[in-house]
Amino acid sequence: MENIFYKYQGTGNDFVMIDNRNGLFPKEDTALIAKVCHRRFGIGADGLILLENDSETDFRMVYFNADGNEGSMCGNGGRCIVAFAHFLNVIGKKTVFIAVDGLHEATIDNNVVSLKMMDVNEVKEKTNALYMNTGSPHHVQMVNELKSFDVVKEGARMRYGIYGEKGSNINFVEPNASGGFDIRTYERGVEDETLSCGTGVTAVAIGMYHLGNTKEKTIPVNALGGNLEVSFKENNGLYHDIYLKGEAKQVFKGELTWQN
Ligand SMILES: N[C@@H](CCC[C@H](N)C(=O)O)C(=O)O
Repeated sequence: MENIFYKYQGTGNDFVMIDNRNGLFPKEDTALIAKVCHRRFGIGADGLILLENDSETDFRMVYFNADGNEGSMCGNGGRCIVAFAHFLNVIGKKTVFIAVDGLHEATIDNNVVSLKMMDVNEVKEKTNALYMNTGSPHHVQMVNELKSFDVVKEGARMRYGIYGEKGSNINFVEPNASGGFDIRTYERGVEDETLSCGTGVTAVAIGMYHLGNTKEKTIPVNALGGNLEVSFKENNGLYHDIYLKGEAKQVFKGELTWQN
């Protein structure tokens, strides 16, 4: 069958997922991808992800933000595509795949995906904030009263204001009563707050350790759409063996009925 799509969500970060092993999806059609992701004129999603063949790994992940442009690494999308590859029988319970930021190892067990993220070699200290690349660029800033914080207004202002045209994803974080951290993220390319951002959650866990706000190297981070866990090792400010773990679920299947 042609034009079949699946919808996945990982802690509320939602993606249209397409098996593009036949290479037929028109991935240069930015307007089509944006329309597919549009929440009123399309299916509605934070991004669209293609699963493609790769000669050296189990598959290739190609990720587009909701604006139709190819994005940098998506941690929740990475977890969701592992669940999708498992569903398609492309992989068993373990995989190595390639994404825009390089190789990723992952395991899946009962919808829970643990995804190895790229190493973080530098955490930049800014005024009242940190900045790092966890596969995607992330600004991490602590705030009081995160629940009522205006993430969309402040995130949009800082995304361009501090980081220029290319911008950055903007994360706001507050310690919670369970010893972990609560996070809310303004996502570049979605240009809105999303319910969860995996590379952002990873940046927050590393950032809180870097600042000495926790001594733990396995850190629960709660997003609006669900809870994730980040674990890592650290040597002299270099972070490696970083894993992002949490649920990733298929929520429905459908057929694209328009071309553009
Ligand atoms: N939701 C993603 C982050 C996607 C990348 C980002 N929007 C960008 O291109 O900057 C995640 O789960 O990591």
